Amino acid sequence: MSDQTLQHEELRVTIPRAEALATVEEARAAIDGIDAALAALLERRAAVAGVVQRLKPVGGFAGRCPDRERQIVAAMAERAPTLGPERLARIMNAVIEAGLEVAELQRRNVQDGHGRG
Ligand SMILES: C=C(O[C@@H]1C=C(C(=O)O)C=C[C@H]1O)C(=O)O
Repeated sequence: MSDQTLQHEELRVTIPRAEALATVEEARAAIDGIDAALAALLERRAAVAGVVQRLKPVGGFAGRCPDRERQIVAAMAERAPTLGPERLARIMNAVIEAGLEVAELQRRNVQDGHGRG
């Protein structure tokens, strides 16, 4: 197995087109599948954002970077034009703040000596 394969995971997800769904049950099943993928992505995103917090000179809420956050939203708006930048900004603000909270909690736990074997 290559290093690339060992150090990366692939997420494959089937996303039915909305037009293909005819019943509430079908649509809810599709939502459940999409949410399962979203949860996995959000969990991994928080972990990766936590790496940035540890590497930046000032991490956590104190090191928040509005320019970078605007870039993220602008890039996402190109892929999600129906949601648009204003709604995506609200969604991503919640996602980013959740990640920062987790990173701060983990930093405090490390400082307090929790989580050491
Ligand atoms: C991850 C970073 O730190 C913060 C969190 C961000 C994120 O979760 O994407 C983006 C910008 C910063 O406010 C970063 O600076 O890149």
